[in-house]
Amino acid sequence: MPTLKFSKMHGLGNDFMVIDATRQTFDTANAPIREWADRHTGVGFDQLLIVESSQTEGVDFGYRIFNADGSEVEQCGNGARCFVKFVTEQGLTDKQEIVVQTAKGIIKPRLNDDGLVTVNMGQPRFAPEDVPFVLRSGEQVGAVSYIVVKDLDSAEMSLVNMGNPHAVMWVGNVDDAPVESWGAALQNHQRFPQKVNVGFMQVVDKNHIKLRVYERGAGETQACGTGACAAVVAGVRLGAVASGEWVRVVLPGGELQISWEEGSDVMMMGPAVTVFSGELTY
Ligand SMILES: N[C@H](CCC[C@H](N)C(=O)O)C(=O)O
Repeated sequence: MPTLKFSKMHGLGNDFMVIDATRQTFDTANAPIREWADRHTGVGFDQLLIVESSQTEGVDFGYRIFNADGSEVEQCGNGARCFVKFVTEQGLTDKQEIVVQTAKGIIKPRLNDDGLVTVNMGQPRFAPEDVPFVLRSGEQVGAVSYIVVKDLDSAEMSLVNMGNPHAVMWVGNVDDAPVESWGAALQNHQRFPQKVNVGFMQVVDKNHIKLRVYERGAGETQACGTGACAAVVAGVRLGAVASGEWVRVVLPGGELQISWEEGSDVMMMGPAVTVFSGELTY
């Protein structure tokens, strides 16, 4: 039976099993990811993060992400902060800022002297085919938001791809937002062919929002980094949130700082925590 060393980490309670696949052999094809994700009989996590070597010029590491349901996905913002802390703690790099290749692009996490992590999360995309989102005939392609119908209900949603798909609903109060009903329903909605992460955003003021996220493949999490990025981008495009300034994003697990202006990369800043290291056989 192969043994595997791992670290348990989290970003504001969004938690991860992190595996160094640069110094140990790890084949995802045979890994019982859903079993390991179980919070009673496994390690317990929202996502599994895999650190890989990169042969690409200018790229320091590869970064693969699997949700608790076993689905492989394109991006994980809280995971990116844990990624740079992990490779630093493990002695895999002596750089403060690293260049990381994910399934859908390049991100640049930087470990700051104060222990917080700043990540350049790249540019958001909005075209329906990029989200992806199935347009209805007559819908305006460049719209900032779309009306999505669910059963006898409908909601206005802003759609943002941060490497992974996000739908953001602007609500009056996150505490009584329809997180479970709309979050779960949109995973099987025909207009989201690759499912979607669903954010519920309350705008406190132009530099402060509250957010809850029902994550694709994991359910509601304590925090979602790409979800926080998507919410600020949606808020800026709706004219409700400050453009080009740090915006406080308060999630159930804590606070991130996000900044974005039209045409630029999204910047995210927040903590990353190592909880314990472990070893298992499988
Ligand atoms: N559930 C997401 C992946 C993890 C994103 C989240 N944990 C973050 O911090 O960005 C998806 O299926 O696209």
